Amino acid sequence: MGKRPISDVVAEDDAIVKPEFSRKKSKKDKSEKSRKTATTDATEIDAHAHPEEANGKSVEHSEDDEKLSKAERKAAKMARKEAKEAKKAADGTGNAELSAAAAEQDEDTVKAAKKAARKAEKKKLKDLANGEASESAAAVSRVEPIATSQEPVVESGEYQENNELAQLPQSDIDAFLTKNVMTIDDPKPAARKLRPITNFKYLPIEESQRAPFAKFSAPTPIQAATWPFLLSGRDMVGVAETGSGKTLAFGVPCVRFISSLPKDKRRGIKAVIVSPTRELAVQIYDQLVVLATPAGLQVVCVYGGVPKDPQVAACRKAHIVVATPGRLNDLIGEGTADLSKAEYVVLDEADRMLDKGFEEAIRQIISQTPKKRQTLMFTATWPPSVRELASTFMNSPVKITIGDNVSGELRANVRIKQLVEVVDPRAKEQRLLQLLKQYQSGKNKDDRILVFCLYKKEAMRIENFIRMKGFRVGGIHGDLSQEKRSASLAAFKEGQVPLLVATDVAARGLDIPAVKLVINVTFPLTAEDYVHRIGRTGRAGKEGLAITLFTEHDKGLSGSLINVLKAANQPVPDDLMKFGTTVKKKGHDAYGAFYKDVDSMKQATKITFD
Ligand SMILES: Nc1ncnc2c1ncn2[C@@H]1O[C@H](COP(=O)(O)OP(=O)(O)OP(=O)(O)O)[C@@H](O)[C@H]1O
Repeated sequence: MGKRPISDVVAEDDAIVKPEFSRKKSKKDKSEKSRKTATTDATEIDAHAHPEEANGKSVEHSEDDEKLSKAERKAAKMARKEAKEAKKAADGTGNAELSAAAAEQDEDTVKAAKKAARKAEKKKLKDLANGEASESAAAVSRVEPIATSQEPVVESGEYQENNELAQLPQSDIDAFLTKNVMTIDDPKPAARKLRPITNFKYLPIEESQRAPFAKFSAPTPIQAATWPFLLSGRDMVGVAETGSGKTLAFGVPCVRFISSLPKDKRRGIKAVIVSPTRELAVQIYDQLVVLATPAGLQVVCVYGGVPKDPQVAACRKAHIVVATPGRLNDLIGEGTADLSKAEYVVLDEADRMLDKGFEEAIRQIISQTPKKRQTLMFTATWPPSVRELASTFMNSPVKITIGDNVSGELRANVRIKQLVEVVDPRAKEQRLLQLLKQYQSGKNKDDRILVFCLYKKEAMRIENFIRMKGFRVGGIHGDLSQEKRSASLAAFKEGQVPLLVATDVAARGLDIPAVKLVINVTFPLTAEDYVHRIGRTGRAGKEGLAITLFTEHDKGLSGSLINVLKAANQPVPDDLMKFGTTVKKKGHDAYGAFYKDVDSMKQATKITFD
């Protein structure tokens, strides 16, 4: 199998490794092969339906199984298998290379992972011995809308619920929950239900810190639902559509946590927020500064491609560090960033951060933080391949999902109109030109359009092509200096240059005002990346449009794309159906892969903003 050098592949920040792959422009078989490589071990074993076969051996049965129902036995089997695989991964039998690297660089983390896996296995076996269903079965029963009980709400941990919120009629709370389809999966439910913080005035913060919310009418659903739990100190997985305000969801409790500490305990880095790209780190930093400054807290942004010294100096005074993993580990290694007091840890775009390329760097960062910490993971996409790994970093996390998506299926923002055109690979540039002429002419000539390519060289070529045709265009990808990347993004954000050609370095998190249209010239490596790319439009309750040019080279991803389209009630072209509906799910190296067929029953749910 021919492999491309990493440098040819779309670079995420700080040169974190992406899976190597090859995809020759016109040879469809090679293209297919490369998709497989890129999606890391995408096997066609239905490991969910037949875990024993996927394992290559029978799963052992304990005597306790006799007491369980068939469904419970199945769940128990899955749980044991998961625990075994987690242990195997931590032991290094699942992935020697990963483990060797981990052992060399981060012995403590490996030990901690082993301990966590042993603990998880013991707990599951104990549950079984008690005649209870396994964790996976229990999870189903735990999933419930929040705060539907009639009981008055009380504080949990340090969080004291606002009196006015506590006095609201239950019917108001129920109406909010129903409208926004919130789901909570809490492995250790509080004695009383926590009500969502449906109004900024219910936030337990100083008046002087409320100014940042003046421009918003109400918290978004993910903010309302997560804040009570985060203010109570709970670990959290928060899943909500792109552009739904997740930054403030983790940012507000971050500032509240530090500012509520006694002054002598506030010194040093108390919180660390990790992001996959430099531009996203800067954007999170900007939002955190607005929240932290009125509280008298300092924030620093640490990312590669720019001089270290100012960052090192700022780290000495900072309470909150927003960082990309490479540069942060660099500073940790030199002893200039001390995370030993960082008790609030956030992985934004968490599934990406736990992906193969970043996993080791994240382990290193987390191993520097105290054991007693609050760990948060936020994302719009939460594939099964990262969930087990995520749990090794957290302590009984609450999982909050917004939208009718209890199992965490891949969902796009339903306010984005998605059009997919199946085209001949050689016709892509001409079609792109037609689209630009159509959507950026007359009174729309200044409309912002974001064009995504897969490769850095492709992005350069497309940018030049568009410029030659007379459009004002900029570019952003890993081969550009940080200065150029920042300048292109700023010009696009400010509207001086209405067209930006980007690789997936711009796919996640970037909040660019009023992007009218996203065009995918080449489909990304995963359907998750597709959901994030198109999520650059239709933000904060607005409508958006995404047009995707899909070719036979992308057919390995047709099933996943069809699922995303159907779940959002979007049209599925017949030409796309012809490529097949099988979904090859990406598997984590340590935790395997599986596939399932398209679910034609999926329904969309609209999340509304007040
Ligand atoms: N309560 C609110 N009401 C209205 N708009 C809000 C609210 N909170 C945040 N926003 C705005 O919504 C936009 C999107 O927020 P943010 O970037 O945090 O989304 P996100 O969920 O992190 O998106 P992504 O998944 O793409 O990273 C921002 O412009 C932000 O200012």
